[in-house]
Amino acid sequence: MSIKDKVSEVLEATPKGLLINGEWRDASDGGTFDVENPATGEVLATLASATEDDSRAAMDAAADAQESWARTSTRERSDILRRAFDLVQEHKDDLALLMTLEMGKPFKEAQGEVVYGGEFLRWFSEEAVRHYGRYASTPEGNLKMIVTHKPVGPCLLITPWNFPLAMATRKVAPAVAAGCTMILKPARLTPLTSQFFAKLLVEAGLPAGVLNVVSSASASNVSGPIMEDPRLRKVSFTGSTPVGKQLMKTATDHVLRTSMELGGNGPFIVFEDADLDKAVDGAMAAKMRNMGEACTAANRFLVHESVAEEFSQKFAAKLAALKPGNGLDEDSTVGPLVEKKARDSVAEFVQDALDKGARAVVGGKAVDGPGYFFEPTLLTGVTEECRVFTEEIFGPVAPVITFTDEDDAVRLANKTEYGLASYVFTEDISRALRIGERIEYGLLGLNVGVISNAAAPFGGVKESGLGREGGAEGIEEYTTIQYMGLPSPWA
Ligand SMILES: O=CCCC(=O)O
Repeated sequence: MSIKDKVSEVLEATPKGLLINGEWRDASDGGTFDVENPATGEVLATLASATEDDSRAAMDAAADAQESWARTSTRERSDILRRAFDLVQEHKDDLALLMTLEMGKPFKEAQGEVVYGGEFLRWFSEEAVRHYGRYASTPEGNLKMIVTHKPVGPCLLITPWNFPLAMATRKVAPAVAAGCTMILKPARLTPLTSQFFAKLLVEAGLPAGVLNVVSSASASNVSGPIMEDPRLRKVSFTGSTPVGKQLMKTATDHVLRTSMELGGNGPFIVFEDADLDKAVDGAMAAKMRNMGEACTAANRFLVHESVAEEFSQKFAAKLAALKPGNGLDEDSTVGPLVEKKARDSVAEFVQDALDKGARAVVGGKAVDGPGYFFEPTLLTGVTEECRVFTEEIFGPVAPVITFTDEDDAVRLANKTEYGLASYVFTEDISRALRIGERIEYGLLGLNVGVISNAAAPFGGVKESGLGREGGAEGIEEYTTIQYMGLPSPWA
């Protein structure tokens, strides 16, 4: 049976309502919105669209469930996460299919996201039971100190469209492990994966009210009333820097904890001593993963002037061999961009660079026909004045800029307000470590193009955000610390 034969069955099995206090229901005003396939423009499903009243109801459910959920044992939460991990494996192809349908990535790549995203469930099922406090004496010996970690409280989790499963599991799993209740707002363009994932969490035994899902055509219908509610204790957002800044301003009014995974402008630095074949493989992964629609994507290829020509030729040949097409077709290696606006924006970036003297060695334009496809593109002759140097492209476009020496490479890499992912290719370990110390990025791939992993702390510096997701650090974001002091029994 081909995966295409499963489309209607999986869409049928995906809940279309709002999950509030353990029940799937319609929006209070009966409103709906359509989810489209970016490869074909077809409507995939029609979902309930949460209103402000629905959002308040979700907030009530999360607030009411918080105290009893916080009292559950960590083993119980760990077991729920582990069952959810197993269910995600069982439904691997269903989740991958939904992602391919709603955001376009090739099916094989979507299966890879299920593996990556599922690991957050397994990782935090393991972290849940090993999150210790401490019992110690004050230096004077008069008091004993008990330091405990408590759940921060109800959280609003706002996820993006580019990794519909992994960005949800990366937030939901640590929140469950820590004992927080949640309101999940999936991206308007890609709610189906989250709706299906929520169904699996309910099946795994998550009690009513712990996870509430409010898909909506209107982001403000959800964030407005919830962010104003004094019972909310935290907001975690993955998305653009301007939206993140806006949420942070609102969060200030209630002194909310925030985790912000925002934009990037990743440099991919290739030194003259790099293994160029390895660097090209790394470049393909860092640029073309998710069609370039990743905050970790390499945005600027900074290449030493002595190897720029050879690197560009090899990289261009690999890009030219890719095949854009519907992600459900087995031979497609690049999916469409998520919507027309996204494709138009990529086209504008390329035009701006061409107008400023760059050359498209391969690609350079939208693909004719249905769907929002853009040709994998390599630009040379790019300068610091081009928008592709200063802004996040979020598409399959690789601008190459040359540098003269190590200082120049560091200067170019740091010349941005962002600081999320970066990549360095060199065979000189001392140089790699020197660059690591000098560049202002939260993530650095040394001779590798993808480093995201559930066990690693993911996050940026500067305007790329605050906080870390994943790793041992990920659970801390959902806890607060309480210190209890008591007289020492020896005093
Ligand atoms: O786009 C943001 C997330 C990318 C990743 O987790 O590797």
